[in-house]
Amino acid sequence: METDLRLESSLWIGNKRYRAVLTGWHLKWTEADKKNGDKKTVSVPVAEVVGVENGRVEILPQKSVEDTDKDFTVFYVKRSRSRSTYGLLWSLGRTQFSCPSRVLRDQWTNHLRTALKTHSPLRPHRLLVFINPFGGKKKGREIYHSLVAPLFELAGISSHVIVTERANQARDHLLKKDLTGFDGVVCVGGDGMFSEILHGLIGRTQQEAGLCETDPAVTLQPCPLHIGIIPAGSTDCVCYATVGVIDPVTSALHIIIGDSQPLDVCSVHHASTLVRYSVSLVGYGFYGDVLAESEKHRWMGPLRYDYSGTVVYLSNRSYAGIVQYLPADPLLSSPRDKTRCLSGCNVCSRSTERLFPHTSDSGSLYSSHFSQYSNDSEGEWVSVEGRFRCVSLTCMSSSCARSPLGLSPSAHLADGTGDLILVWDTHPLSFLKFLYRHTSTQDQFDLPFVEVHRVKAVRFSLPDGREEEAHEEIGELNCARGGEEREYVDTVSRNGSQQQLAQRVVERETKNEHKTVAPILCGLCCKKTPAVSVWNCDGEILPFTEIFCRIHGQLVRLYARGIEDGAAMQNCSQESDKNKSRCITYK
Ligand SMILES: Nc1ncnc2c1ncn2[C@@H]1O[C@H](COP(=O)(O)OP(=O)(O)OP(=O)(O)O)[C@@H](O)[C@H]1O
Ligand SMILES: CCCCCCCCCCCCC/C=C/[C@@H](O)[C@H](CO)NC(=O)CCCCC
Ligand SMILES: [Ca+2]
Repeated sequence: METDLRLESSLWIGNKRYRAVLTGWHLKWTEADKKNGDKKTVSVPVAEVVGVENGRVEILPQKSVEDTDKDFTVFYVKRSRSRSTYGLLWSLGRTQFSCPSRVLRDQWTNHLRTALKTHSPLRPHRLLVFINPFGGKKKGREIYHSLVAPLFELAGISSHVIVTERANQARDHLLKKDLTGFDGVVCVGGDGMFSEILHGLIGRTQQEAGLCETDPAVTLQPCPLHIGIIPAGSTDCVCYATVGVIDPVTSALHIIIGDSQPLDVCSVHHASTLVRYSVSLVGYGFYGDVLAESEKHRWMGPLRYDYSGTVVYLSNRSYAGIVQYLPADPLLSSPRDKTRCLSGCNVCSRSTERLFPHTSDSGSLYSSHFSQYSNDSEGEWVSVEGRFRCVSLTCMSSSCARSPLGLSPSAHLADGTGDLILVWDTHPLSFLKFLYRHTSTQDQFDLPFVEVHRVKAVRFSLPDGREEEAHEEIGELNCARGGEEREYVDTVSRNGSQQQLAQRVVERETKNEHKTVAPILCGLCCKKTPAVSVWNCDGEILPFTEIFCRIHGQLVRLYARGIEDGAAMQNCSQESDKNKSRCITYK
């Protein structure tokens, strides 16, 4: 294969002559008429070639084609460091080559196109794209049409675009409509939009596999379609934590070259029902209160979180609760080990082998049936009780612009575990110190009132009598809450008789939970400290206080590769040819 694709010849770029070589893995060109010491080689991995066009072609800012018969243009991924974040920004590199003859030009373009097909098996051909026109700064449509669509077209990707007209349209489409022929689903929006895609795809996959999502003990089937995220929301935490930068072009290029990043997913249950899935934050106390407060100020756009954060901080709350957790194997990794989950992470790779022992590569992952839970011996549950400022569970670092290292800087994207962060009640200034450390590189866990545990499952319950107390408050406050509960009922009532039973349970429970959710929403304005907070689940308020969470290792795959370490990329010259495909040219 490698030898069949090899091609070597002299080519011109402008008026300079280059020696160009295409091996199986790389396209390289070196200035020919320079002394050996001055010769610079540009090396582009075939896996990072975006497209090859005949003639002299430009794409951005506008497409222009000069159809000459001895020229061809190669488009590829070019890297640069981001000034404000840890990841690398990708942009579209372009080089126009001239050949001595048309025959040689055709040979180059044919060889390059064949190499692309051979070395990039996961490149999408057809994508389903959902655009939320109201996410973040309401620029979703513009971002897609001006920055992303021209790149997809260049890469030969055909896309079916749906601009949503209501919340949950994307989720419902994925649950019910024909998805034949699509390689992946792209969302243009924020974390809320991603969450819709997540729920739609996980739900659809379990429906087709005949699995019951409501049972926390069931081993769920991983989703066969990849998810691409074009960031256009307020927090864009999932994009930030999996790519390292918030940049639509970088994300579009990851989609085009078919990068594949597995992601852990946490299922949240109440009684015998599935409530929601989460990849980022399941948070009670401070983060729940901030979300509840921020919903009142949606008109402020992304700033609503800063405003609400201040209001909630000043309200100085803590909440009683019982937290039970199932620790993960401490020999595999620790949330305090000061490592970071970066592109090609060893901890995550070893987890793939542990979670899917019968598959040798990710391509055949979905055809196997496996049981990740039964491989693990369950271990001993630990229980703690007291008053907490916040209780947070995150499957990944949850880094974002507000917190560049995230809620748990050493958490892994795909290790089958989550990090449970317990912040015990403390002095307001100490809590401020904890929050402030999220914005710097200072260790937020190195404080006496903070604990962090790497876990496989968590249960949260209220101390005896606390729920009744909360119910009484509702009578006094007489606050009403809108009819959002139906949403959750819809989520769990999709198929089968078992789920209809679940629906009845949810309907009954939501009537009661009404009483526990409402006080916190109203408490902020009535200035009465409520007995309970609400759960923030990836930016959605949950209608239950007592929940059970379980982490499902690598349940979905994103078109991403984890955060690239800028410093390490510069030391790639010593790498073997195969590994070099992961580290390349940037100027
Ligand atoms: N056409 C629509 N009209 C109203 N709401 C929509 C529409 N399409 C999607 N939504 C909902 O809007 C919510 C917020 O969208 P999105 O996540 O894109 O932006 P955001 O909230 O600004 O960003 P982030 O979630 O990153 O904070 C999502 O929960 C989604 O369900
Ligand atoms: C004195 C300085 C204090 C600064 C405090 C900074 C603390 C920042 C921690 C950042 C945590 C982000 C967690 C991610 C949550 C997302 O899944 C979710 C959906 O987008 N966002 C929110 O709920 C939005 C809620 C964001 C809460 C801040
Ligand atoms: Ca994880």
